[in-house]
Amino acid sequence: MHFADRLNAAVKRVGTPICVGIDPRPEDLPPEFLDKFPGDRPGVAESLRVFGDGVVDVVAPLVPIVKFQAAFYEAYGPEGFAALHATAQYAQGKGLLVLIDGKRNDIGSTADAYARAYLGKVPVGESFEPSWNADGLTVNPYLGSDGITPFVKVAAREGKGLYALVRTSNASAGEFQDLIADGKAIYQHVAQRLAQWAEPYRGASGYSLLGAVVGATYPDQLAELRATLPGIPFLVPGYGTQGGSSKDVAPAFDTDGLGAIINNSRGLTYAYSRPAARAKYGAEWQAAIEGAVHEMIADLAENTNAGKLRTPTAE
Ligand SMILES: O=C(O)c1cc(=O)[nH]c(=O)n1[C@@H]1O[C@H](COP(=O)(O)O)[C@@H](O)[C@H]1O
Repeated sequence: MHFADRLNAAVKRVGTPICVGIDPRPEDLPPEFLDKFPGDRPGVAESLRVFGDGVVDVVAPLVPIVKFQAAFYEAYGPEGFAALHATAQYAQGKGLLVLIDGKRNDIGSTADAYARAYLGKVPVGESFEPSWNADGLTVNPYLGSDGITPFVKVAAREGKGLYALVRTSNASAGEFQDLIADGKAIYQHVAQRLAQWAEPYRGASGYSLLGAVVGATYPDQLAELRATLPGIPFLVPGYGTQGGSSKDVAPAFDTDGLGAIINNSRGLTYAYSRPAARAKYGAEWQAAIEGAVHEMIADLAENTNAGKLRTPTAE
């Protein structure tokens, strides 16, 4: 089934477009969490796996999709990568769509290898087997068409999705992305090209398998890009810790509350570190995460078209 159709169905089923970002940092794990694991690199990697699984347990009934930031797992070497794979599979087993945030790209043949690694199948003896088997991957389009086409081809074949960086959420985003060339900002050129790449790959919902990453921290550009990119699903990071609000992300949605998923990583998974949550939930870190997800659901429902998503039925 087409990625955008699977995503839209999942968003409607749970009634919210939240993407929970799982970006585990050992220093931010709940108090005494790390003490239960051996004090070496494999031990820390195992703590990331157990923490990630614990987050998944809480959020699986509430949200459609999770995004794993590969960097925090890669930091712990082969064991860290194995932890990422294990938690990603665990999440899929719980019915969540899994996005790997790796921002991959390279020359065509290498891009094809990345695409097969994360979204497709790799040759094993006489046959082909899935490797990472993620549902979606973030990619960097700034190498041009031949760096993106291999990802799109593999994603189309496998029913997977892609989100390409268009307007990022970070402070220096404008350093290159806002430079004017041929009368337009670079990010606008990227958006225009992305629309061409995406056009042949629309699902029944009208949305393409190729989406755009647009930061919540630049609401004017977000609104502009929504208007110029109909049918392109957005991944919107920057809500919460980076300062983006529900009002800032409101322009990302279509009139049905579809067309965008709003990522929140630290604001949800480290909710227990906030004094108010500590006072309310004590050492119950999973309850604090659950409370934060419910707050975000309510905030988006009140201030954006996500409020129009149907109320989820009791499972
Ligand atoms: O591709 C991304 O997800 C991404 C793009 C971008 O422009 N800004 C951005 O913050 N991200 C990622 O989104 C997550 C944001 O995390 P929080 O700021 O903790 O919610 C991190 O995993 C970032 O790497």
